[in-house]
Amino acid sequence: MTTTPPVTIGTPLSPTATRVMLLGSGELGKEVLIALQRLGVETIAVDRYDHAPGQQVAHHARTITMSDPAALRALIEAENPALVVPEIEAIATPELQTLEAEGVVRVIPTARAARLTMDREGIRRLAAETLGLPTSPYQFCDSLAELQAAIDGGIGYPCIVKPVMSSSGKGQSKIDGPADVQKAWDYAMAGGRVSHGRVIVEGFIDFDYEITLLTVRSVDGTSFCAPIGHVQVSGDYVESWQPQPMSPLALERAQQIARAITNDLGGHGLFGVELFVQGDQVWFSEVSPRPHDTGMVTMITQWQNEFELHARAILGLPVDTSLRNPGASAVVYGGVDAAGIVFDGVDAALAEPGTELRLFGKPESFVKRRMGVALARDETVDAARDKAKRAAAKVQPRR
Ligand SMILES: Nc1ncnc2c1ncn2[C@@H]1O[C@H](COP(=O)(O)OP(=O)(O)OP(=O)(O)O)[C@@H](O)[C@H]1O
Ligand SMILES: NCC(=O)N[C@@H]1O[C@H](COP(=O)([O-])[O-])[C@@H](O)[C@H]1O
Ligand SMILES: [Mg+2]
Repeated sequence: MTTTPPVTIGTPLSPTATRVMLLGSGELGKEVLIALQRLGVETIAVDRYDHAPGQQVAHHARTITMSDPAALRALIEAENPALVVPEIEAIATPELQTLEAEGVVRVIPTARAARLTMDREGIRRLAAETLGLPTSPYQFCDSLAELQAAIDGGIGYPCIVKPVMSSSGKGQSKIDGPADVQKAWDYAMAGGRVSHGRVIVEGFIDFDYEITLLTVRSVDGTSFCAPIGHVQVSGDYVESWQPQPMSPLALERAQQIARAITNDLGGHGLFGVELFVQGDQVWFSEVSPRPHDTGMVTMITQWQNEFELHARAILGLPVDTSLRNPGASAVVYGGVDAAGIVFDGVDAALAEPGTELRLFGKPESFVKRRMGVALARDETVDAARDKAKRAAAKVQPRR
């Protein structure tokens, strides 16, 4: 039998401090940093640009090119954190693996999980080919000619093309027929987070609904949150709610898939397992070994939100994934390309009881950059969805 050592936490900014470094400090990292600080952890927020949301609330802010292995190693060696917590995919994850193997640092949940999920190929091949989980049909292609051949050779129309390294739908598009292929290839080449001439093409799954199953690996073993339903537009989430009703069989299958993939990835932390559902049939789509954007709804639905669950799990503390009440989230986009924008209508957005707002504080707005999220709780998911959308619509960003 293995025994876990008792968890001790020191005093921030003193020699006893428990220091945790976030690699990526956007809206999701910001909430993880707040949760860690509430537990007395000293935090270091790293991102690719200054004044990232999480950098505004952490003890220390560092700006580096996280995809540069030498820069990443130098920073980790200089700061010497107890834990390194990846928050974004575009990190030099092979270097994290080396640092972990050298015993320099512990990576959350594991450096291997960060590397496998950094690009779509690692995680898709693990899920479909090693673990045998149901997924859409797929192929990886390095050129327009290969893409066309993959479609003609069996993927067919409609299908979806995505850069292997991208998230939040960047560079993703649907191909309905031969006329769309060139456009989808060009869009993928322009849209990846790191330039990389490789794409995945996936057969289109005509699902009834899709969910994120937040799955926590902690000292308590594996626990699941209630399923989160969501709507995506152009591959980016615009609305989410919890709980999403599911048939008992579909829920059981979803949990089996989530358990299989997270067991293989290992370590401690919260995972966002993305699944497509049609009747009782469930397909694995992808997994984030970290809090998930659609999971922001848990800030208004759970006793411990996904960020608190991640913080607790990685520190070796017990977790409670139970639902408190139904709720929903709706995204606030920037609407304009400008730095230092202003938000009108915040008072109106918060006028209805049971609404909350998070404005992330990103220094620069783009038309389609996620700048905030409205949250709502109500008696039913439908009422909460309507309320969250009403609140989000009242927030008016302008230059
Ligand atoms: N094979 C598919 N069939 C049908 N819809 C799909 C398929 N692949 C992706 N989608 C739709 O596009 C959305 C985004 O896809 P995916 O999660 O792979 O992109 P992403 O860029 O990793 O997004 P994020 O970072 O927000 O999770 C999915 O949630 C789903 O709505
Ligand atoms: N789907 C992944 C996701 O939502 N990631 C979240 O978006 C931030 C980047 O936002 P940006 O592109 O606006 O800088 C990331 O740092 C993370 O918080
Ligand atoms: Mg996704």
